[in-house]
Formats: sequence, C-alpha cells, structure tokens
Amino acid sequence: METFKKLKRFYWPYKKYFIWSILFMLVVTSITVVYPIMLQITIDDVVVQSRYELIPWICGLFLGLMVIKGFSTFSFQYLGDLFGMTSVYKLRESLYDKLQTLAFKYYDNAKTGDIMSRLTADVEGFRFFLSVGFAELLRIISLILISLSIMFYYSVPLALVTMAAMPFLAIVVFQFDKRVHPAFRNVRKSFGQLNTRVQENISGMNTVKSLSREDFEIGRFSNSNDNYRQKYLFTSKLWARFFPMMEFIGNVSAVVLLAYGGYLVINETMNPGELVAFFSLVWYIMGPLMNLGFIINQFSQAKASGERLLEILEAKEDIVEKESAIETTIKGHVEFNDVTLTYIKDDDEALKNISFDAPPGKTIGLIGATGSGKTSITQLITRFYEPEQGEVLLDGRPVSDYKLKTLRSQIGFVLQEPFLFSTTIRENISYGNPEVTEDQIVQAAKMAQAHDFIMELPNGYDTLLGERGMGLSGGQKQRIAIARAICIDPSILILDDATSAVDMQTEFKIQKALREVMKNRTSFIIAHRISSLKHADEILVLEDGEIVERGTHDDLVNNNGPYERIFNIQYQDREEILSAVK
Ligand SMILES: Nc1ncnc2c1ncn2[C@@H]1O[C@H](COP(=O)(O)OP(=O)(O)OP(=O)(O)O)[C@@H](O)[C@H]1O
Repeated sequence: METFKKLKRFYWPYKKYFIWSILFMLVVTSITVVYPIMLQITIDDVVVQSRYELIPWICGLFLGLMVIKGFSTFSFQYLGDLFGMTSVYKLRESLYDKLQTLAFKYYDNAKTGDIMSRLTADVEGFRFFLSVGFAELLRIISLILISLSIMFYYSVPLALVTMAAMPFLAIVVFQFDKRVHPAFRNVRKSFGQLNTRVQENISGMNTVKSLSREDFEIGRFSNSNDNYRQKYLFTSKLWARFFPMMEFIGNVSAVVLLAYGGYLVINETMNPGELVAFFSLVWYIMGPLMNLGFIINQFSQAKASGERLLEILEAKEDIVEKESAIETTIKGHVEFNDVTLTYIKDDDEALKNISFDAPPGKTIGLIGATGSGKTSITQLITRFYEPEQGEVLLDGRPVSDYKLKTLRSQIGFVLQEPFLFSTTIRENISYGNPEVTEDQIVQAAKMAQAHDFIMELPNGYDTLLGERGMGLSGGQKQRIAIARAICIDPSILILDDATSAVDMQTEFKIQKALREVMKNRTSFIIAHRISSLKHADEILVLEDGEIVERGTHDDLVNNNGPYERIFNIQYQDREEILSAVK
C-alpha cells in the first residue's frame, strides 16, 4: 500500500472520475443480482400461480433495467479508463521531467532498455490497475456480498452448505497467487532483458556489423527470446491449471446445492423459483472468486511497477540548484582552484589539484593522453558533475551559485560524437536556440564549414536526418554541432575533440572561422592534434588527472616535456603539409 500512497498525488486529483465510475459499477452490480430475483418471482408468483397478466410488467421492468444497466456499464468503463489514463498521463510526464533533471551520474549506470520499459510497460501496468483492477476488485467484493445476502435471505441452511466450498476456493486462490506472482515478475524481467538486447543491438549495429558478430547477436537474441517464451509458457501453465480447478470446486458446490436444494423444494421448505435464483447467485460468487486471483495478481504487478516508477521519481538529484541561484549574463571568467574530482566513491581521482585561470575571451587548450582528464575539466564548468574538493569559479562565483539553465545556456559544448536528432538539419542547428533567424542559421553553418555540404543535400537545410544523424559522415555531424554551438551565442565555448573527424584542411578553415567566433568568448579546446590548439593563450598538458605542463605553444614546444614529445611525433612529417595549407 506504501507504493500506492506515494503515488497518490498522480491519481488522487482525479478521484471524482473514480468515484463516479464506482457508483455506476454499483448500479451494474445491483441490477445483475436483480435478474435471479426476477427469475424467482416469474417462476413462483407468475408461472406457478398462473398470473400471466403480470408478464408485461415484468418484461417492461426487465427492459428498463437493461437500458439502465447498459448506460451504467458504459459510464463505469469509460470513467474507469478516464481515471487511469488521466492519472498516468501526469505520471508519465513527471517521469520524463525527472529524467531530464537527473544528473549525468544517474545515466552513467542506467540502461536505456530498462528506462524505456519502465516508461512504457510499467506505466501501463500501473494504469491497468487504476483503470480496471481497482474497480474490478470492488465489483467482485460487492457482487459477492450482495449475492450472499440474498442467498441467506432465501435459505440460511442452503446458503451455509453452498458456502462450504468457499474455503477451498480461497486456498486455491492463495496458492495460485503465491506461485503466479513470482512467475509474472520473471516474465516482466525477461521482457525487460529482451528489450535491452534489441535496443543495444540497434544502437551498436555499426560495431556488430564491422566485427561480423551478426550470428553471435542472433544467438544472443534467440537465448533471450527463448527465455521469455519459457517464462511466459510456465506462467500460462499455472493459469491454465487454475481455471479448471476453480471450476471443479464450483461445480462440486453446484451439485451439492442441487441435491440439498432439490430435497428442500420436495419437502416444500423452499420454492422452486428460489432454488433457480440460488443456482444463478452461486455462479455470481464463483465467477468473481475465480477472477480474484487475476485481480490480486494485477495488484501485485501494479505494485511492482509502481516501485520501479518510484525508483525514478525518487532518484537522488546529485546536482541541485540552490534556492538563491542567480540568473545573469556570464562574462566567461573561469577559475579552477585546487580541484579534485572522483566519479565513483573510493575510486582513483579523475582530476587532482587542478588550478588555472581563464580570463574572459582567452583560449585554453587541453591536451594529454586519453583518459587524462581533459573532458572531466570541462564537465565541471557546466556542472555536469560536482568536484570533490576545490572550487570552480565563474566570474568570481562558484558555479553552484548560478541557475543550471543560465549556466548551460551560455556555454556552448561541441562533443567528439555529437548527437543529432531525427529531424531537419535546420532544427538540429537551432536546437539550443529555437529563436535564431534563418540568416543566423546559415551564417553559423558557414562558419562551421557546413553550409556547402548542406546545400548539396537534396533538401538543403530541410533534409531530414535519420536516428543519430545517420546518413552524414562523422565530420559532417561535427560541423553541424559546431554550427549549433555558434547559434546559442555562448560566453564560453568548449570544443571537445570537436574537429577530430574532419580532414586537416577543413579543420583549418573551421579554426579560422572559429577564431572570429571565439573573440570575446572564453574557449576551451580539447584536442589530440597540436594543430587544433597551438593558437591557445594557455595550453594545459594533462597526465593521469594532473596538469604536468602549462604555457603557450612557443613556451612548451622546446620545454623538453610531454608537449614537445607529442609535437615531435605529430610534426615529424606534417609540418610541410600544414604550411602548404596555410
Ligand atoms: N562518467 C564517468 N564515470 C566514471 N569514470 C569516468 C567517467 N567519465 C570519465 N571517467 C574516468 O575519468 C578519467 C578521465 O576521463 P576523461 O573523459 O576526462 O578523459 P579525457 O582526457 O577526456 O579522455 P579522451 O581523450 O579519451 O576523451 C578516465 O579514467 C575515465 O575512465
């Protein structure tokens, strides 16, 4: 119940739909139990006593009740769905909102397939219980209670005899639930694994194909598929056994009822119509009781789904905005004071005692072996992660003093593997700043050396990109991402290996244009190629999370340190090519 209590804010505001749905359900249930009563009256008071003049009245009443029942059934079902759907609409939105605010740390360990199945299958499981399950549970309880009351009214001994079967039914339901609940949980889990397998396979299709692992992937999918089939069939077997068992107990009870009821009618302690009504009423109890197992199961499924949804809703937000966080224009003065960063508790530090000062408008180059901590530095400026020690200051204030939106909307980030959405090139370029004009889009694309190739595409800026920007080369994607960053007119520009996939000639042209863009903006250039950052005002050379050398290109190139070593490796035979391009 705790899970339902915690999720109350999503469904409780719509309680009026639920209450109305329940009221209509009670009308349906009441009319349902009126049928056997009418049957009893027809037999005992009309047929047996030959009062045929009552038949038109009974028929009219019956028709009237049918109309009311039809309308009530419609209202009960529709309002139930309205209640469930409206509630999960809000729930789904809140989950999605939460996913947008969760920090990078959460996504470091999250599985896409799993999150997807929570947002779809689990939300649906929860909805089903809200829409149908809960009302059905109340319907079953009310139907059983009303039917039992009428049965006791007709004949106490016969009602008691009939009820003798109930403990057996309850045992079967209980035993069934005990087995079917874990079985269903396994089905869910297996389905989640199947989803993850497909999602990973499609995301990693390039790798699969380039390593010719299609057969291996087909085999892995087959295993997951088979696992799902087995889990499902196991559950089906349990289900299939349940219904005949319940029906058998129900039928035994009906035989006892007929034998004892027949005896009572022959002895004239009971009317024949009452026996017929009893016979109908008993099935009104057996039927819902059989369904009870199903409802209980739905309840535990909804509970399990609710728990999985709460895990997202209650996930800790590592990066929290202060109440007093400010909104302001950032000039772009970045300072690191003795900053240490650890991604995973008790793990080695990714950054150790990093200090530097980047005044507004200056360009900082970051170079170093892979894994040396270059990206980590820039991710602290945007507050994607929080340092363990030390301070990251922006215009003299800790980055945590700013609203996240203020901070991030003024920092242009271009990644080595930019993500492009499956929409037009225009929308991809203006993604960070939808207000941008057509001219500005074209201008940004020209600066990023993207305009020419975009114009060569069949629909120019209106060309639709496939998922993950398929259909474009790595270098083309990078140029679109650069145009995107230019469009947001950032105070700080971070280029994280942003030109690694373009040829050197294009890189040179981009750099020339970017030098224009970088004027009056603080820029961070992460690169493996010295040519990408040799113009920086200060170059930081990193090794294992530490700055091991710093200075301008001219300072470092003859410093007899790691920078000079990188330079020598890269420039042994490239000097000539580069000067030719210049
Ligand atoms: N999200 C993360 N969770 C845990 N460890 C991480 C995470 N991101 C980076 N690291 C670790 O932190 C260290 C620095 O990584 P970082 O990405 O900053 O290096 P880099 O110099 O930018 O590397 P590259 O040139 O390959 O992009 C590495 O050891 C890396 O494994």
